[in-house]
Amino acid sequence: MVWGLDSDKDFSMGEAPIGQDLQNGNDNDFESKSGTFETSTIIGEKKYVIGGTAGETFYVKVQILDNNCLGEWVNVVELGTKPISCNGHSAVLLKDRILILKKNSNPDDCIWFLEVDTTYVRQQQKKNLGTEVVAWSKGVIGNVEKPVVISGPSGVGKGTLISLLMKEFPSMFGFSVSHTTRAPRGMEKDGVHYHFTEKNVMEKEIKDGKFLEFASVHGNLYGTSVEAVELVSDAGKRCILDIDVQGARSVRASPLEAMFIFICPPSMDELEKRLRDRGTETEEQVLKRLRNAQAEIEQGRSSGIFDHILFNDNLEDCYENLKKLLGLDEYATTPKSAPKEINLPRDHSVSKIDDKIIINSTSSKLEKESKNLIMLDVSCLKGGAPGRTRGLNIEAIDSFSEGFNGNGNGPI
Ligand SMILES: Nc1nc2c(ncn2[C@@H]2O[C@H](COP(=O)(O)OP(=O)(O)O)[C@@H](O)[C@H]2O)c(=O)[nH]1
Ligand SMILES: Nc1ncnc2c1ncn2[C@@H]1O[C@H](COP(=O)(O)OP(=O)(O)O)[C@@H](O)[C@H]1O
Repeated sequence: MVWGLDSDKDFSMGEAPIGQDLQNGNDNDFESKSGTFETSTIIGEKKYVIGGTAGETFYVKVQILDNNCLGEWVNVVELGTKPISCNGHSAVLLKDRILILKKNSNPDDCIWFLEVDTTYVRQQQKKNLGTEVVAWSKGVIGNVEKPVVISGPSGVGKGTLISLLMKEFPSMFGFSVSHTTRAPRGMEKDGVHYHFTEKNVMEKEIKDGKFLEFASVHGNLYGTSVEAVELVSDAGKRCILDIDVQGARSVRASPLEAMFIFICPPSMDELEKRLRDRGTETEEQVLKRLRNAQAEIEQGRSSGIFDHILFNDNLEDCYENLKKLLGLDEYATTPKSAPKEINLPRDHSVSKIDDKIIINSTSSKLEKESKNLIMLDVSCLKGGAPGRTRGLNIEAIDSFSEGFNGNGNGPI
């Protein structure tokens, strides 16, 4: 059933039956509160008020009124990367998040999710007792291939294999540039091999929630920022992460779906030979890495974190096996479907039918005369805060042939 817009009704005390709340799309075309551009969405005993203006400035702020606390405004911790201000938005309640469609904004910046009850929010809520945690995630049309996490003991050949992959398939793969507090080696370039970072800077950014994972490895801090992965995916490339077993465990527990591959050496003697022949570590660092290697190999083979184990004995054989895992053998055909170029109308009203959001232009006469509505399908969402939310599908639908009338109400 398609529900019309009724944000002018006040469910401030949660009077409406939950079923009706779940179907309502709010729209701030009706100035829902004291002449400001805000939307309010009721979920159970809480009212989520989003947006607002200060003078001529529009901003995206989240306030939560909790009827369990005698109708008090509660402290809110907003995680993830929040949208920059916008002059108006629509809000649609989904199962565990609120879809925010910004108005009058660029096509690649208008779909956002405010997560209120996802696994990630619940995990973070445990660390922020006494406050209400929400998390922002930018919506991205279409899908990207799962990132690939490659782990293995120092000296096993991770970097060598990844370099071969990036050299043979430069348009298909992108490398997630980690942050580290260790010093650059030899020819390593800042921003290419690593973001070489001061410890206090990295610790602050970790506290600010900018990292997907981080770990202390061989006495230095290493970490993968959310943006390091998402920038590669935004470029339409498959992201490769070279991280240790601790990091792989964290990514496995995060919303980011990935393929996990562990690289094993043929023997500890061969591993030591490679590490020494590489000549990049001091004797003390070599011994520390070799001491850690045994435990890493044990973890790699028995922790259940990794989908695949590859033995890097003969480099060419191992590389061929890696390509087979990635579907790159000579028979592979990987059709690339470019995401559809359909822009949301600059001003719109919304309604919801199950997992389909119907977006109807309410702006210029020209757009109004367009007989197309936009349908945003949110039934196959992937990822989420602290990174992007992908898997959205968008279609232009002929409103007349679909039996929709002009104000967003459709077939009952
Ligand atoms: N958890 C985590 N580990 C990382 C990251 N970047 C690199 N590492 C791991 O840190 C370890 C040391 O990396 P590095 O100093 O480049 O030495 P290498 O393994 O001998 O090339 C390796 O096991 C890497 O996989 C990261 O962002 N997060
Ligand atoms: N299959 C292999 N056989 C022999 N040497 C190898 C093999 N794979 C990698 N190497 C060499 O071993 C050293 C360590 O490889 P590297 O890619 O730096 O390992 P990691 O990135 O896992 O620390 C490099 O000098 C590399 O040329």
